[in-house]
Amino acid sequence: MLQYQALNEYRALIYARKRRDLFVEQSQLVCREIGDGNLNLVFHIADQITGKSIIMKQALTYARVVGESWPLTLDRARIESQALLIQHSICPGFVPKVYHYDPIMALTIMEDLSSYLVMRKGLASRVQYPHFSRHIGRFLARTLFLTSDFALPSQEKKMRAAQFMNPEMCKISENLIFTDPYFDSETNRFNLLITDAVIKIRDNDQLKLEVAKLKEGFLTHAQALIHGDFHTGSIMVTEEDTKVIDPEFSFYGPIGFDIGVLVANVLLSFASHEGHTPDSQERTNYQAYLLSMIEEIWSCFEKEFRDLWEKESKEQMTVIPGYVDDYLLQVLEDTAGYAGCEMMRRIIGLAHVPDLESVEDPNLRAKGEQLALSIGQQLVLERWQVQGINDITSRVRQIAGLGMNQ
Ligand SMILES: Nc1ncnc2c1ncn2[C@@H]1O[C@H](COP(=O)(O)OP(=O)(O)O)[C@@H](O)[C@H]1O
Ligand SMILES: CSC[C@H]1O[C@H](OP(=O)(O)O)[C@H](O)[C@@H]1O
Repeated sequence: MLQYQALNEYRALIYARKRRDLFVEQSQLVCREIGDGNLNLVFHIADQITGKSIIMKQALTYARVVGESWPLTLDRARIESQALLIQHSICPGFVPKVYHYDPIMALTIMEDLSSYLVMRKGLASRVQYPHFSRHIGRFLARTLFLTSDFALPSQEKKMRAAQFMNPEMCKISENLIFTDPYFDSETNRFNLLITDAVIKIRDNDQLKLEVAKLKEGFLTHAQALIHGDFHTGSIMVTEEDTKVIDPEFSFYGPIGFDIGVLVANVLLSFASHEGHTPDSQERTNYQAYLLSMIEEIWSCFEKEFRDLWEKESKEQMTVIPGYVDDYLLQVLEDTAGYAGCEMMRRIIGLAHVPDLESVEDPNLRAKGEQLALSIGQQLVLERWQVQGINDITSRVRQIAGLGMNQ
């Protein structure tokens, strides 16, 4: 193709058929559009004869969730395919393999993970994933440490930061996560039953001051190549395996943002079970599991990060006693703060999460949403007091009214 053209199922199939490296001439291809995200088209294409299948993801010139009135850069497809390649080289097996990237069509052809489940859905069905925390802690530590100034020569890191300047996508996060929810913005929407809580948040100058500081960190703190949208819809899982998808928001940003967004989305699932799981024993058991998952993600991340710091650092100053402890404490504070911001924006901003949206009874949904807002505010306001991950999970237990042994 010489010119960008948005695909439909038929055109995607024709495009795939021409790729002789993927399919032979006799292939009998079938194509389905399976995208469920806010931004892009995702086609599943399979050869009915061999069973071979691929995913073709194409960026639209606008945000799918809003329509053509919200134009959006096609460069996000480049960012996504290049980030996937880097993540694959640093942490092989944790992202789908990239088979082909077409800059004109803004599309990436990648490994089909249809045998995996989007993590968010698994958590909604109260599935437990025995290896998930270890996998994702490792992925976070490796992708974040090995793209940072600790592992790359400073000039190379700056070149990478330039390669991953992602101003339009960052602007979306700046607005949707750190700004709009705190004003009467027309992009906001929320359950009318929580209006009082939303007004209190908008009137809380102390909270908004802390959000403003976190926003500044997001704007300026180019610590590592972060995924940039690391929620449970960007992770696909089986009981045995874990894959990370959709890094189109990648840029050089604060490490705690990725960890915080993940923690927030696990906590949004936690809150959603107020509506989804009426049996209180079943609910508290699963909520306890989710909190232990957060603790394990952090401890696996921390262990791996310390290990890389000791063995892979190229920065002379990392030998200074106490530096790594100080650094990780600051990442943990950021994690708490960014988790809080992500939780609040998913309740009162533009982009909600299916975890809570699928609670049909608005009163029950409001219960989960109020809980998420309370946790979110406390995480932002109290992040300075956090010394270890257990300080976060015990605070959540307290807010949710769970006993310490739950
Ligand atoms: N490599 C893949 N294999 C299988 N399904 C995928 C793959 N990538 C995406 N999907 C499916 O498409 C959906 C949307 O993909 P995603 O990358 O999150 O799109 P968006 O950028 O629009 O959010 C995912 O929730 C998942 O169901
Ligand atoms: C108009 S973009 C809203 C929202 O969508 C993105 O998520 P995803 O691509 O996973 O659907 C991102 O979280 C943005 O903030």
